[in-house]
Amino acid sequence: MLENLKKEVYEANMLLPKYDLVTFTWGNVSAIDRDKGLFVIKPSGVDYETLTPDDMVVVDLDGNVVEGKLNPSSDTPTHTVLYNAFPELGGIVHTHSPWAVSFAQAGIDLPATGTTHADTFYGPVPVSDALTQAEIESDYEENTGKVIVRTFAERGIKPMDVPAVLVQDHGPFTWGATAEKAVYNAKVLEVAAEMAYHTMMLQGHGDVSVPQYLLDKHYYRKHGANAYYGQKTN
Ligand SMILES: O=C(CO)[C@@H](O)[C@@H](O)COP(=O)(O)O
Repeated sequence: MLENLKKEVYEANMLLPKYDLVTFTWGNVSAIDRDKGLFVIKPSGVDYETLTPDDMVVVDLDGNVVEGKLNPSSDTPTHTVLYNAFPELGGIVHTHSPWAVSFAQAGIDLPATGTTHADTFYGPVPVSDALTQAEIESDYEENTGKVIVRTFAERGIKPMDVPAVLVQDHGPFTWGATAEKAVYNAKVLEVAAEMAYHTMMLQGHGDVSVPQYLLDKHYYRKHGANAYYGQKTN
């Protein structure tokens, strides 16, 4: 079942070590077939060196395993909540990439410090609300998804304008139209977080965000009807 999607999800997972985004097994990628209402996700705790497309697990939008011989990622309930809440999502990534995690642990939104950030994220990447003790002690991974959705709703952020979040005290989730695009966004987030850290240290005071007109220019040269970056594909 969903053999092509399993291959796609396997290949996207293998991009995480390639792009230096994971330590040990601390990350996962999934992608969804919206027509079938099923998504494919990495199994939990399996070394990237031994992973195969056949190890991928198929899950429905209630979070039930439909096919697979291995346990799905421990973060499957978070992915399930995000796919249900944000219908535009085709793929989701979670990592513990250190620069993004540093902002999550500090509880500081990742500011749009320059065009590297603005090319991909239309504004700051938010830190989520912290999970309460009750949320952590009950359905933790499901509540992690809910707190992400709540944060975007409270702050009026559209998920495809800023396809990333920093879960307070935990780390980044990114997403996109496909699994590969979600991995791309995870790498941009990590690079932008490292640059932002150095920018903040060097500048040493006050706001390091670019002005709105530069954010607009760089985001919309790559997104929407008037985008002109790159090559025409047809
Ligand atoms: O957050 C964590 C661990 O703290 C997990 O996301 C990470 O280790 C990946 O787990 P899985 O191997 O996908 O179950």
